Formats: sequence, structure tokens, C-alpha cells
Amino acid sequence: MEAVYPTGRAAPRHISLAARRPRNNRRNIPSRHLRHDPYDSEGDEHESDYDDEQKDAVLHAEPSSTINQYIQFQNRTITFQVKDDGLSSFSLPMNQKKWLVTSTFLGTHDIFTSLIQTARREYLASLPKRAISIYSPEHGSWYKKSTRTMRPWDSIILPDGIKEWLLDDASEFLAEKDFYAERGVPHRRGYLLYGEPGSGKSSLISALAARLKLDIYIVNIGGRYLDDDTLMNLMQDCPSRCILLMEDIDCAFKKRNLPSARARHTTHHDDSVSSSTDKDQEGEDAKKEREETEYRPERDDMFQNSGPTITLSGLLNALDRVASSEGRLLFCTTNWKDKIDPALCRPGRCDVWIEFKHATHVQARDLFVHFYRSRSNPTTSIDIIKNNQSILSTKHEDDAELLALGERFASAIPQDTVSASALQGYLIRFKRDPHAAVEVVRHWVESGCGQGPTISIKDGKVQERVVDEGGSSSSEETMNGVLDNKEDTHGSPRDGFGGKGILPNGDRKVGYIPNGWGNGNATNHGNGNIIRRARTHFRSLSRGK
Ligand SMILES: Nc1ncnc2c1ncn2[C@@H]1O[C@H](COP(=O)(O)OP(=O)(O)OP(=O)(O)O)[C@@H](O)[C@H]1O
Repeated sequence: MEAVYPTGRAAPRHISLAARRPRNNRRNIPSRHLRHDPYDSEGDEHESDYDDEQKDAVLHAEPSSTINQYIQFQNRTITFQVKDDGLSSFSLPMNQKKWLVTSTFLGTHDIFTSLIQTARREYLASLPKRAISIYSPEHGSWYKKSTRTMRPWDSIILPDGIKEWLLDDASEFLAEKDFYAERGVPHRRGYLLYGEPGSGKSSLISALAARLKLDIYIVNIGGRYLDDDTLMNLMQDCPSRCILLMEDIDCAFKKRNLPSARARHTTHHDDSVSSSTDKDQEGEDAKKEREETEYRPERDDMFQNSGPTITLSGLLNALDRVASSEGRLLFCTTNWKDKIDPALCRPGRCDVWIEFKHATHVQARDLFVHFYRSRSNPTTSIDIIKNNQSILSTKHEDDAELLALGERFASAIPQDTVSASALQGYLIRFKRDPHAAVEVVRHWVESGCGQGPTISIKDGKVQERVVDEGGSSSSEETMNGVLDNKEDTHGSPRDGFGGKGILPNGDRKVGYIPNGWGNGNATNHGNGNIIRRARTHFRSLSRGK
């Protein structure tokens, strides 16, 4: 819908709204015709409202062409009248243009602008939002960087009802604007999500944004081109009803001083799992640790001197000032809570602290079930492979079977030692074969849960990390060696894995399952088919299928 203001007249009493037919089912709204007030208390008047997904919407706003219609708006009567453009009735419908003429008495054109804005806001609010927009600062203003498909809420698997609690809390906060106003309390709420990497902090924020239909404004407070004034302006321009995200907040003011790689490693796995005596691995850990904590003068100085940076007090001011947008949800994330200045996460700034840990048994099971359950039909498990045949399971019993497999999978995962992202990475290797995923999970756990890449490509060579019965080893193939080797998926020595791992009976060694680094301690399950299937999946992955 386009607002066309009659020109050459002061304070026009009527205004024409041209209702255009959508081209390719897309709505074309020239946003420059509408005023944008970033401080509008309703808040969503950001021009981003004309996002791609919203252009798809078709607006039906045609009253009868024979009868005038009247509405009351802001204590004025507004008349609607449809007029055609005078073209012959023989012209094709797509060439005809209709005009929706609105008029009122004793008013100014402002009432029409207000009417359009109100109608648009209510209309957009009623649309099912299919994507969230991500904004970040550029040249001191917010710019839309991307549009993300909405992450399904049920794809986030957290223990103890955390996500349900968060949803309730955030929804209640958004609905209580008046409650805050009556008590003179700034309508702002802050959450600190802290804990293990890959435990779902960012994913939860995306899913919450999708669920509450909020866009995300990400500010990297450690950014080189951000100073206190710019940050203040950004906070003021941030619309109400949005999520303001500050990731890795511990990195903002100090040089990050990571604990040693070894310390990190032991938090991921219990001693029995992580007590690998693999000297190479130890050497690599030590090297990595040195690299991470070493002081590198040129690099640090370069960053410090290359542009303005924000100060802690600048950040606190920006968050607290009256001008700072109301109704926004602030989310700060960190892997190292203890490194954050207490002033930043005190109540009023970060009111709620949520700890994220490695996966519990229940989480591991639910992640498994969710992963293999079809999205389109939650009671249908996809393509479960049985006896080397791919079948589509549709019965409810299969759900029970999936749950039983999930229990077996979870029982192999040590409690609170493996991140949800590591579990997800493991399951992706067995995309369509939950049975294989269950069969070999113990070996994956024993070998250190796949720390590091499973495949690395360096100097034109594909290096696969495999675990052997005798301990860790790796095999190398040239790119051609792997890619040329297409005919065999059943254990020929020319299978792209160096021809190792064949047992006398022709089965694969279990230790050759794609499982990651470290000492395998693998044993033979005597289930060659499972192993072959696992390897076939793995090979497909390595070919990028
Ligand atoms: N609890 C979870 N439920 C579902 N998926 C998860 C969960 N935790 C992690 N994942 C998956 O792992 C990946 C990484 O998760 P995410 O980025 O949310 O972790 P994070 O805690 O923000 O990590 P970091 O602290 O390193 O930024 C995502 O692809 C996500 O799908």
C-alpha cells in the first residue's frame, strides 16, 4: 500500500491509498513514505519491518466499490471510498488500478499517516513471523546483517525446565510494561547465560527470539571501532521489544586469559576417559596452551591502538541511562563467568543468571530422539536403517523404539562431561542410522568424544583421525585417493582409509569407526554390518554428500 500525498496543498483533508496488486505474490512497500520514529514507545517501527518474509504478505484492504465506509479513528470519522482509474471495463484486471480514497473533516494529513502506521503495525504483528533479523553496528548505526530462519523451540534440549522458565519469565516481562511504569522501574531485563562452550547458550537465544518474534541486536563490545559515545547512541537507537545480545562479555575489557587446554580437557571428560597417555596428544595440548596464553606484543598492541574502545563505565552508562531503550531483553553470554566485572552482572543489569553445563543423560537421550525424529511428523522417525535397508517408519511403536535407542545412547554418555554440540556433531556422522550411532558410541566416548576435527585437509591430503585397537593412529590419503575410490563401500583395502582395519573374517575392526582422537581401547563388537554402515556414512561425509 502506498500513501500518495496530494502535492501543492497545505494540510490536505484527504489522502489516496493506492492498493497495488502484489507482483509475484510479493508486497511492495516503499518504506520511505512512512515516517520512522525510533523512540516510538511501540517500538517496532523499524524499517526492517519490510523484511523479505514480510514482503510475501498480501494486504487485503478493499471495501466495497459501491458503498462508502466509515470508521472512527482518534475521535474522527474517516471515510473510505474505492474508485477505479477510469480505464475501460474491457481492460484486463491486472491493468486496472483502484484507488482507496480516504477523507475526513477538520483534520490534517497526520491522522492518515497515523492510521497507516497503526494498521501496518497491527497487520505485521498478526503475521506469522518466519525469520528473525540480526542487526549489528556499522558506522555507528544498526544495520541488518542477516535474516535467520527461526530455530524451532523444541530443538533446544535443556534440563530442568530451564527453557520453559526462561520463556515464561521473558513473556511476563514483555507483557508488564505498565507494571514497571507505575512503579517507576525501568522496563528492562537482563540475563547472563554462562557456562560450557557448545551447551546451547546462543541457540537458546535464537529460539527465544523466534518464539517471541523479536529481532536480535548484537553488539560486540570488544570491537575495535566502538567507543563509549557510539555505544550510547546505539543503545538509544535500539528499538524496544528486541533482544540485545552481548556475546563473550568476558572478552570486552581484558585480554582473555584462558585456562590451560589441559584444564579445559579435564572438565570435558572424567578422569577415566581423559587419562590418555598419548604423548602426541599431550604435546599438542601443551603447544596449544602456549599459543593461547602467550603474550604477543605486536598483535595486542595493534588491536589496542587501532581504534577507540569502550570502557566499563561507558558500557554501564549505556545500559543504565534513561535514554536506553525500554522493553528490551539484554542477554550476555560467557564461558568464564568469574572474569566478568561484578558491576556488569548485578541485578538491574543482569537480573537472571543461568548456568549451562555439559549434557545430562536425559538431555543426551532427548537430543538423540529429536535428531532422528522427523520434523514434519513428530511421531515418525526418519529413514531408520534396518538390515541394511532404508525404511520409513511410520508407526507409533517406532517412536518407542527410538526412545529405547535414545536410552541406550544416553547410558553410554558419561553424565555432565560431553557438550550438547559434541553430541550433535557425533550424531551428524550417523545421519540416517540411529542403530549405528548407538552401537559405536562407547568407542567414541572412550576415545575422548571426538575432540578436534575428524578429518583435516592439509597440503592436498585428507587426514582422517581414526582409532585403532592398539591405540591412536591416523591415516592419510591424497584427495584423489579418497575421491577416486568410489566402487567399494564394504571393506576392501582400497576403501580410502589406507586398507587398514580388516579382520580375518572380513569385518572391519571396530577401532576404525570414525570416532576422533586419543587412545581407542576398542573392542570388537562382532557386528560388521553396523561398522560397515558407519564407515559408509563417514565416507559419504568425507565426500561432501
Ligand atoms: N542444549 C542444546 N540443545 C540443542 N542443541 C544444542 C544444545 N547445545 C548446543 N547445541 C548445538 O550445538 C551447537 C552449538 O551451540 P551454541 O552455539 O548454542 O553453544 P554456546 O553455548 O553458545 O557455545 P559458545 O559458548 O561456544 O558460544 C549448535 O549447533 C546447537 O544446535
